[in-house]
Amino acid sequence: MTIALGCIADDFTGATDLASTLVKQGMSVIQINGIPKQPIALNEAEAVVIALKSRTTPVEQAITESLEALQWLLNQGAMQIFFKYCSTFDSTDQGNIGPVTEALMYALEETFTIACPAFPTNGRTLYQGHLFVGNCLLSESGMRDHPLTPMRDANLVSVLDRQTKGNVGLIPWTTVNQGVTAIQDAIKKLKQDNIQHAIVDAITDQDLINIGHACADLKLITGGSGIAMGLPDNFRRKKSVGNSEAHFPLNLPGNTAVLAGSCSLATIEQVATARKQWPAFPIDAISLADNDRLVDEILQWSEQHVENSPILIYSTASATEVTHIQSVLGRAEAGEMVEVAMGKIAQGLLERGVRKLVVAGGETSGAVVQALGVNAMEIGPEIAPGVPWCRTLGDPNILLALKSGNFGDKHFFLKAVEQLK
Ligand SMILES: Nc1ncnc2c1ncn2[C@@H]1O[C@H](COP(=O)(O)OP(=O)(O)O)[C@@H](O)[C@H]1O
Ligand SMILES: O=C(O)[C@@H](O)C(=O)COP(=O)(O)O
Repeated sequence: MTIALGCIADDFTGATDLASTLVKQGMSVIQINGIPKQPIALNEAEAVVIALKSRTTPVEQAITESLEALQWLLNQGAMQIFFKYCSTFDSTDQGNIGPVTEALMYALEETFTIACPAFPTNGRTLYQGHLFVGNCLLSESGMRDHPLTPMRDANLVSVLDRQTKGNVGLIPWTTVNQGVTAIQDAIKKLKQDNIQHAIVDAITDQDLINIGHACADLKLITGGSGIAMGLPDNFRRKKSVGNSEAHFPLNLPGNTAVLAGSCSLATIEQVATARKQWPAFPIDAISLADNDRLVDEILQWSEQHVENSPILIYSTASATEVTHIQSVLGRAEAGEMVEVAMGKIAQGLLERGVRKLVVAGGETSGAVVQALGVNAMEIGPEIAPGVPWCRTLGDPNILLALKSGNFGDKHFFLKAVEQLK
């Protein structure tokens, strides 16, 4: 059995977001964390999403890992490749979206691809190449203060142009709105004009479905999870996928914990809501640097509470606090230190009987999933758009919800735990 769609996600929350979108459209999907070192039972999966932690790694490393993932997916028979990045186009001027896209195109001998991060259900829309988050431009949204990838330019044609060797064009909404054939004609025209990358406007789910249908014959598609909505139909037309429904019970015995390492606005609100309900431990990043016993102290604290209630452990802090912490510790160093601590805390929590874990933040989720050695997962019911419960395949046997920093309303953590009842 070969797979139809092969996906490479540049972070772990993004991977579950994409996998959940494909599952909702009737594809059977397995998420694999990292490039598999041993054979993995794909259980008739029609799509595989390989989760990498390549959004903020050095460009060369992101390219190498993405190409390894590509080769693995092609070896499984993937007919089309999807490169998933953030719906807020999280990247720096050096990359990694542009360089990884170009490396994948080169390896696939493809001369053209699209870039469309739009995700209207979560408020990300694209018009005239400009990305909006809710009612503001990306550059005026909370993303301008992201700890690792501050986004200060909403014009994605310019952003991608700074990251690529090839030429970047636009398929404007006036074209997208005319439907599949108009989008296909625009792609033909851009190719004739020696354009290699097209930012594609999208405002509604119907736009995304039409774009997905128009791209059935591209070897590589890049974007957010929204653009994947139209892809399962393409394969269904070719009779290479069926109609699956993903369901598994959320009744695993064991304790429940939430780890928040995201400093995004949605997570800040979610932490503020949950800490009123549950025992909560705030991690002070500067103390973490000074006190090598802090992780043990947090785990001792968890032992006093975790049998009786869900617990919350968070490093979430405001933009002002993060700026101060980074001025003391360094941007990358602070991020890395908190991620390593979150990984160790997750390991300690599992040793203390936690079997249901919510993690907030893409980099944080990557650090936690890698520390726990979770190789693969299947996708279950959605808690909020883009955030499903997942069940691990193999050891450790746990339920995981990996929440993108900016997804979910302020009750998200409470809702996630409520679903377990
Ligand atoms: N208090 C803090 N100060 C500085 N950096 C932090 C703090 N808390 C978390 N971080 C780091 O910020 C980054 C947040 O990224 P991520 O987990 O991807 O969240 P998001 O999904 O919101 O982007 C991580 O590298 C994390 O370790
Ligand atoms: O597309 C999205 O917004 C998410 O799927 C995603 O990639 C989340 O990344 P983080 O905000 O870093 O969790």
